[in-house]
Amino acid sequence: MFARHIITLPRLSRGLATHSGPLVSVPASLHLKTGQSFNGRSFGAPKSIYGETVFSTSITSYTESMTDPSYRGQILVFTSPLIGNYGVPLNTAPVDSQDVGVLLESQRIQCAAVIVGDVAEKFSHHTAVESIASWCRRHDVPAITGVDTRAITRLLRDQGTTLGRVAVGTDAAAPVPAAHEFWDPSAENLVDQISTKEPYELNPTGSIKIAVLDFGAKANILRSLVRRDAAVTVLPWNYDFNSVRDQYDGLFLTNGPGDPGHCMEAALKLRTTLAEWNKPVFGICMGHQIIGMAAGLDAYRMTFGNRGHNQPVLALASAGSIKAGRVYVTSQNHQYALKLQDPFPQGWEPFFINCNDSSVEGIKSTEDSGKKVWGVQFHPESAGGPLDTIEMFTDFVNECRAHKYVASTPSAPSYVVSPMTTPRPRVAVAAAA
Ligand SMILES: NC(=O)CC[C@H](N)C(=O)O
Repeated sequence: MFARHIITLPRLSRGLATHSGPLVSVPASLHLKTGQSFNGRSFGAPKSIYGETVFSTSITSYTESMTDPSYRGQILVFTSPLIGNYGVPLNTAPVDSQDVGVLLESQRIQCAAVIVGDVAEKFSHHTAVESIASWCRRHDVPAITGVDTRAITRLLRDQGTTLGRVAVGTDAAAPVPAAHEFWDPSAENLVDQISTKEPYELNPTGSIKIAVLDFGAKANILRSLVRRDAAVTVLPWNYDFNSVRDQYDGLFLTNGPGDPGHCMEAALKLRTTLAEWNKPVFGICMGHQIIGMAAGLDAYRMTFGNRGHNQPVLALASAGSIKAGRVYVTSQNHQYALKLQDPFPQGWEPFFINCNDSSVEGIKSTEDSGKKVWGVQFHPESAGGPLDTIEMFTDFVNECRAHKYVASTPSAPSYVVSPMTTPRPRVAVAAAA
């Protein structure tokens, strides 16, 4: 059923003016490699695709989720029964030195397809310019409505993330593909496909210099750094950071799609960085997995991963704004996780643990290691989701500031020490600001 019961307020609804008209009824099916099929109606691009079928329990921010590059190659099933009721905004932001040029998480829809129980044909929001249906069609992304997403989710929860095919139009009536025909996105290095090919800078006049290794960065990660007055240089995922590291006050590793095993090259380079460079390093999701692999931990594929905006994590250690013993509600989108091992590699400790499934949600360098390195499996930048851990960006930027190299004193390297931060013994402190 379409959401005809949605009440819109025409005076407030700029979006209705550009509403793309009622959906025509084109059949569409989701076929799983494990043999099950779900028949509904198409509301997106009239084409069929293969992908990896995953579910997200988020109840809002479908626009941010669908533009998250970590969903590349995935057929995204929303468990929330009604999707699309606030439409889609214009995905542009003023391009200036303070922002990253998009309103959403990247320039386009990144997931391979979306599956919803009930698409909202009418939408209403003061920023909306089009419906989710017209957005999907413009981006050539197929989409299905009118299927039992609860049944799909229960299957995926039991059998795990499953390869699938979205078959649209005449393809929906065609025989289900043979098992060997299902394409497995995790067999490919998706990071290499999405990462920037050339380095670029944001906010070049910022007061500290942070290098970002781009595994498929969500825009809000870059925004969260720029808005804390960092000059950000975004580098390809496998860039030789060690050859330029002296120019930076900190290193950040972003989220990204697919199996972290394809990025071992980055983990090995990072191992050298961590051994020879004492500045702050922070990683989110794929970035956290790369830090873990550099530290000597293994990453494994979870049954159905964690995707949603209400994942509780328990802090096991205190650092900056994070207090040991507290539970934080977090935004997540991942299929892989670091293996909990006992003992942890020397110089490392678990930082967070997931309260639902006990998976590793964060690691950090130990206090006595002399390092400032953190990785978190969840998304502190939370676009969308709760902002419980957003101050981790402030913590990171403050640490970078504390390690900032002052170039005006070439003979004796000196570091500006933030009053918020206790200088550590291994850092030569020439001047305190
Ligand atoms: N959001 C992410 O960075 C996800 C990391 C990795 N692709 C995973 O699925 O676990």
